[in-house]
Amino acid sequence: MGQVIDSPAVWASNLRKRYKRRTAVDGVSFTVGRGEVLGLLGPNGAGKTSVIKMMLGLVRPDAGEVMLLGRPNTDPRSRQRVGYLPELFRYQPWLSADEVLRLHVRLAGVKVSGEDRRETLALVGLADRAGDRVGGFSKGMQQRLGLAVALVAGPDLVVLDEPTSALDPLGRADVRDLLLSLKDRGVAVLLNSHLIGEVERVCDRVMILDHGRVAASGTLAELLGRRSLRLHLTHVTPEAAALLEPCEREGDRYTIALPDDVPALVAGLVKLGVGVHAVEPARVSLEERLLDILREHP
Ligand SMILES: Nc1ncnc2c1ncn2[C@@H]1O[C@H](COP(=O)(O)OP(=O)(O)OP(=O)(O)O)[C@@H](O)[C@H]1O
Repeated sequence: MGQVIDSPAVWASNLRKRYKRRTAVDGVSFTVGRGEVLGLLGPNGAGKTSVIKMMLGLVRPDAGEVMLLGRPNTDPRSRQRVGYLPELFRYQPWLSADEVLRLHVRLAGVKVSGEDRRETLALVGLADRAGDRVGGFSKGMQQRLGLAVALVAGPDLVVLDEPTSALDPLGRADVRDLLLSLKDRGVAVLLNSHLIGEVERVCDRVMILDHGRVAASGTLAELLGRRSLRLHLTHVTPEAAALLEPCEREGDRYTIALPDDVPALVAGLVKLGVGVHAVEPARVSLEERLLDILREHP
């Protein structure tokens, strides 16, 4: 149907937005590959929701261009295969969950069978609430319904703005599994979440926004750097210390770059009479890295 399949799911170039004298977004460019999960992180007011809204054509940018699934986002067809869960969602309280889904697929102009709607509700844990009025739903159940709305038409790109803010820990774990299964099916996901652990677990790449600009972006490996090895050692002779160079030391705790052969290193230390009390692989967490990046960002 003329859609360019090998184009990225999202291509956004130099997006800018001012609200009166406040610059909300200041030259943000990014792509989301097909089947890729991109995490959007940043402090309150960094511009994340504004970027998402401009990307989806819900807010007009002052500058910049966006292609969604190979089409300019100004073309209404570009959004047909995009599912969106807004940050602030409110569904018609007088409708049942199934009616909300029916309404949304009708508005999107797509055909979805009753069976597919039931399956989508089951996917978000609302199988037995399909006929219940949304007005009586808890916040978390409304958020689950929002996810169902985003997923019901089998999109190629899913944009989730804080999808788990109202969910209990089990619900969050469900959403994580859901995101991983979308990824397996080649669906691209843009995930805006303050839950860094969640982003760290499911995202292939992360973009960190601060004051409307990209403070950092890259794969987790690029952002977090090399893994390291922490050792708790006593009786370290100068000869043994040479095996650990270069290292960072705090008392008996040594941190070195993760060697290719950890058992060989430990055997070497033991042979030299070193007391090896603990050996654990470590990596700076995304949370620590995020805080560092935000502190360093002008
Ligand atoms: N409709 C609007 N009118 C005026 N200012 C706005 C509007 N929408 C956003 N802003 C401003 O733009 C900036 C970015 O807001 P945005 O909602 O994009 O941030 P965010 O990163 O999504 O924040 P949060 O993590 O709190 O959701 C803020 O300073 C906000 O006050």
